[in-house]
Amino acid sequence: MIRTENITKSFGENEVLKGITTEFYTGKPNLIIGSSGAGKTVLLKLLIGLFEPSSGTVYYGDTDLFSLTPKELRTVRMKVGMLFQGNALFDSMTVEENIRFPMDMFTRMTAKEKSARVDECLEMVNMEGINKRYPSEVSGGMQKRVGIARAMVLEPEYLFCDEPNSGLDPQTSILIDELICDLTTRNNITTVINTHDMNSVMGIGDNILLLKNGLVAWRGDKSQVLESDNQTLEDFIFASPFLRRLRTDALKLRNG
Ligand SMILES: Nc1ncnc2c1ncn2[C@@H]1O[C@H](COP(=O)(O)OP(=O)(O)OP(=O)(O)O)[C@@H](O)[C@H]1O
Repeated sequence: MIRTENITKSFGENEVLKGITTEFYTGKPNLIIGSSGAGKTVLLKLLIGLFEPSSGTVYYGDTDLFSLTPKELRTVRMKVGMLFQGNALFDSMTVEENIRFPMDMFTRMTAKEKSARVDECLEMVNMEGINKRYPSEVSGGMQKRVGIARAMVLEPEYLFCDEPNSGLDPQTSILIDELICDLTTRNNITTVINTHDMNSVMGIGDNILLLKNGLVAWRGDKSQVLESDNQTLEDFIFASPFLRRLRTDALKLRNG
């Protein structure tokens, strides 16, 4: 589990996070949602330790992330997988070289062991056999899968995904969500996903944190979204008249 304790973060006069206390559960996808500028990316960067909080802290289990020595921090980082927005694959490297990269950086595995692990990870994301292709030679959805394979290569205990569905069509987005969810459950990973995608909220939202103006506006799971009377949640999720109508119809159906 990852826990934040009263985190604040300011850039100059701009207080972006104003006291976030929350938990991200192990073995579940945890979603951070909120409108543009709410502070989602800043919170994600704090969770990874890329930013330091102005006050408060982040715990990985019982470990205070911001009291670690650089060496201890490196050990924690080795347990972290990251799926960046837009994949961040290296265009000049093949799929295989991209997936191998974290092993080259952080391990002393032999070439044979690395090759075997690359194959395992490609199989994990149903992309066997594309080892020698370049990112530009595969579709956006396939690139996303390669990004996930790379994030999984060091068997992370924590997985952070920044907008994993950006640029994907709705069907591919759902497949990517299902894949992330499946890997999270099967490997008992603490997964934190930053998203705008309503399909993700309703599909894999086991623990949803809604941010507004640097504060937690609502927290719950997908089964509580429809019935919630939280105005910020309603405005965010059911933003269009069409979605509001769908919600009314769904509630009528549910309540007979
Ligand atoms: N490095 C930085 N220096 C100064 N201000 C920053 C920095 N990073 C983020 N901010 C500010 O923090 C606020 C929140 O930004 P953040 O990127 O977390 O929003 P977000 O919720 O992720 O939005 P989006 O959904 O559009 O990505 C913005 O006002 C932004 O200008």
